[in-house]
Amino acid sequence: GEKMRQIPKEVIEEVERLREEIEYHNYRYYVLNDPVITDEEYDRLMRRLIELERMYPELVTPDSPTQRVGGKVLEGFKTVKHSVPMLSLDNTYNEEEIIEFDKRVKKTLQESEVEYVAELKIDGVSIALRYENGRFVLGATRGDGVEGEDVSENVKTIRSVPLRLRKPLTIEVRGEIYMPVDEFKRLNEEREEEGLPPFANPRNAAAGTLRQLNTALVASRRLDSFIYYVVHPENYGLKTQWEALQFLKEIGFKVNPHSRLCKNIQEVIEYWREWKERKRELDYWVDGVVVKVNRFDFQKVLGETSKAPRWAIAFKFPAEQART
Ligand SMILES: NC(=O)c1cnc(N)c2cc(Br)sc12
Repeated sequence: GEKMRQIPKEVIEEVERLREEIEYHNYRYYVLNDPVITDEEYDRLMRRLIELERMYPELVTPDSPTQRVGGKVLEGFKTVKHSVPMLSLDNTYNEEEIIEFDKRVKKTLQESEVEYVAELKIDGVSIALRYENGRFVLGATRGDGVEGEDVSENVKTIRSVPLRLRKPLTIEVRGEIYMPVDEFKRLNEEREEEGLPPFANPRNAAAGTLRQLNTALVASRRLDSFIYYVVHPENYGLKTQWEALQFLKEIGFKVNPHSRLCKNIQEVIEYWREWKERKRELDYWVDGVVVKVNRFDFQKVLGETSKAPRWAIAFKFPAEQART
């Protein structure tokens, strides 16, 4: 066989340094929305890495930032079993029902006051992301909750999804992949020009994109992410959902900035009223608020049914007339 070519040490070092640097600037730009270099400087770094990986293909790794531009056409998606089922949420539609939820929670816990975390319910596609020693290894759709589709190659093209965490953790997290409204509008204009039917809404556009077998096409569309859930949070010393959200941000995920820690259900209702009106300020669609008991020990006591947790519920916004 071909003799294993010796790769100069300085090349290996330059490739590793470029990767770290590029992923750091990705994090600054797409997660913190606070870049510290210009696009030209970023492109120069990326072009240099692409050039070195072309000269030394054996250096390419699945979590290299060059994998974000796609370029594979997949045969299909493998099925993957979720580590723990991805549950859905029961719904409530008005203040009376959310107060009933609070009463049930307090009764089961035998607690007079229960803290909640209120989080915007993103109208997108649920996703599970797995990392081994800090490196991205799997992106899976929810599917039927027990099994989903391995859409890793497509997820890699989503700039706000880190390919390497800021800590070398082996962890699974969950969240939502969504299409920003202005990207949704641009894409539908493009489809009209191509004589293709427009997507009905950003959720369908995100779902349709994530199911594409041509990864370059996925990379050409601006999908984004919000991560809001740590699988087995006790393994990372986390005691509450509020801590979990800070932890997710610290290790490199994009976390929705509008979540609120509520000391009781009244504050949840105030949050819901506020965002029922303010949601049009957002550049993504939301269809309600997810209300979660904050303490993980209380979540454990409350448990879950086969379909949904008893410690969380969706507090939906009133359905509007069909949105334009
Ligand atoms: N913040 C959250 O927990 C959240 C946000 N957006 C969503 N579409 C969902 C769905 C489930 Br299930 S949880 C959740």
